[in-house]
Amino acid sequence: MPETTQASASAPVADRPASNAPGLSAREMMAALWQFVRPYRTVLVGAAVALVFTAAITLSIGQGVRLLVDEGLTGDSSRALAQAVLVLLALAGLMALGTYVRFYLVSWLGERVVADLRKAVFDHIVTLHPSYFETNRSGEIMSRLTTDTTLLQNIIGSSFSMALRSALMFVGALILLLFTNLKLSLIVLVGVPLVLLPILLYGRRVRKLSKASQDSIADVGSYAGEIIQHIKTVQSYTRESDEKRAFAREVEIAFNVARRRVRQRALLIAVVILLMFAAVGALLWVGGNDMIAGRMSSGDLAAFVFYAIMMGSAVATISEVYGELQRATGATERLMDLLRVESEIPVGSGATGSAVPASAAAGQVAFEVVAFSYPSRPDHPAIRDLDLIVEAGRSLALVGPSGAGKSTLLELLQRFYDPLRGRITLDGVDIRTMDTGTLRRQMAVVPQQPALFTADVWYNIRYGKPDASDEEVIAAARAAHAHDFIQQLPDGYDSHLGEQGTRLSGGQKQRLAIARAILKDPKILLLDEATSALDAESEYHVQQALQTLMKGRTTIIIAHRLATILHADSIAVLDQGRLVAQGRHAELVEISPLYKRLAELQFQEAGA
Ligand SMILES: Nc1ncnc2c1ncn2[C@@H]1O[C@H](COP(=O)(O)OP(=O)(O)OP(=O)(O)O)[C@@H](O)[C@H]1O
Repeated sequence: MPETTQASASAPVADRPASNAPGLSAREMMAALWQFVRPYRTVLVGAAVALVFTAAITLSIGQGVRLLVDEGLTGDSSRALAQAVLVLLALAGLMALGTYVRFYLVSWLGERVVADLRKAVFDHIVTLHPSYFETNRSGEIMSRLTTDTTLLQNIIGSSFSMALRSALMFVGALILLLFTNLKLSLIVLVGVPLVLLPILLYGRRVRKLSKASQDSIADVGSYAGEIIQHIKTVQSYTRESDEKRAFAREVEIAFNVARRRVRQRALLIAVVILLMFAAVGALLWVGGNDMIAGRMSSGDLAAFVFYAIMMGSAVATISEVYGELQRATGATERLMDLLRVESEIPVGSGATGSAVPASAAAGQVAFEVVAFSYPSRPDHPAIRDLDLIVEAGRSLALVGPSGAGKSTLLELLQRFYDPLRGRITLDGVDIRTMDTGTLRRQMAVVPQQPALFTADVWYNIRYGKPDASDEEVIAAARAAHAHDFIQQLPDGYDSHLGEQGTRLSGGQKQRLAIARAILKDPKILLLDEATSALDAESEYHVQQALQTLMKGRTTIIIAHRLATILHADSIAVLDQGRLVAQGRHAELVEISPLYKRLAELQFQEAGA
């Protein structure tokens, strides 16, 4: 009985019923998986042929054993013995060949199907609307990609063929048994369920425990993951020993569950062995007496025992696989659920009534009576009936207290979400009628905390334009005032930035993000200024880089600095999702008390 060791993929999720109790029937699961197996039908047929072939050979080995015993061992010609041995060897050779083909094809199929499934799931995930990831933990999604698919790999790539082979063997062995000796067959037919009973009863308990054990191992993993991710916080609050203790608790829980499982399993194995041999003993007793009485040849008896053991193990395998199948239906269901989620905002190249040619956009952006709440907080309006126009090539600074909806406007403009009411237009065209690819290609974003990938500088700058030449990348880096510091990195542009660019300072990260945006050369620029003050020199460089970047583009900036605000063509003051005032700095100080207060508080430092 093979023990499955995959960590279970059942991390509980708060807002979604964990689907461990399979809602899919085995047949539905097969139907769902079939679409992934179908392209490899020929492999499947090849594997099936090899499977039937090896099963037949295995069954005929019983006859080989009979020949060997009757002709070779108890007969007295050594020629007959040699012949019998040769027949047995030939059968073994054929079986080895068949097993090679079957094992290779079936395992190949399992790996292939899972590879395709992983790709399909990933391809689907990257097109999903961002709010999906707010309600579904990334850890859960990852575990579907890895552990759930591995479970299926086991089913397709081994268990299923094992079950099929066992079923064939069972039927074959039973037929041969009945032909060999009816009386003994009856003993077997009574004995098999007897051996099976504890396997079925106990097996269920063992399986439950092994699932619990895998869950607790998954907990251990995610616990360690979180601590490692926040290692600096752990160390700066000197919580190492608390964390060690807490982790030890998790590990011990996992160990205890595992110990209970192992004990049950050990007991199960012992009982099964005992029953198996008791049954074989009974067979030998009854059959042996028949043999002594001359009613049966010794070869027949040997073959009989061979088939009986084969039948027993076939049944055991099937029951084991049955349990695995149940777990796999859960995994399949979770994966199919994930594949069925439809993106609320379709990303595609098939433009639907896209009216704006990618290159010709002038870049006028308008929000027309836009209202919006985040799907995870439907009762809390993030934007309320907001009207706002940014003329092509002009810049607009957004200011307002925290939570006013500034970032939300940028998200809406990029169509990560759709407004509940009103519309957003680009050059007069509702962005909902545009292909999201076309829309987003017009824009570049420089976020407060730029997203950098675990790769070198080339890769990170080129992210906005993958086909850019080295010269273009360097020119963009120069324009972003990043070239000098990049050259001082250990390997210049080839330097790796570490996970999320941890090897760079905040200002450096921003300048890389600016270089990326410059390289993309968009019509519309979306900036989220860093709130944390950069040192004077960094600040100077970033501002210079931004001036270069903003030239001739429609720019919307979430502004935290007076300098930026003074340079902007217009300033929009937001409060609780509403536009409360718009104008230039001097006017706003006069007409908007909120702006005046913000200017005094927020921009004081920068102004000073
Ligand atoms: N992903 C989200 N899910 C649910 N609510 C959100 C989400 N993001 C923001 N909000 C809420 O929407 C409102 C507007 O948030 P937004 O981030 O746009 O404000 P902001 O003006 O950019 O603030 P800050 O200056 O602090 O970044 C806030 O009340 C916030 O709590």
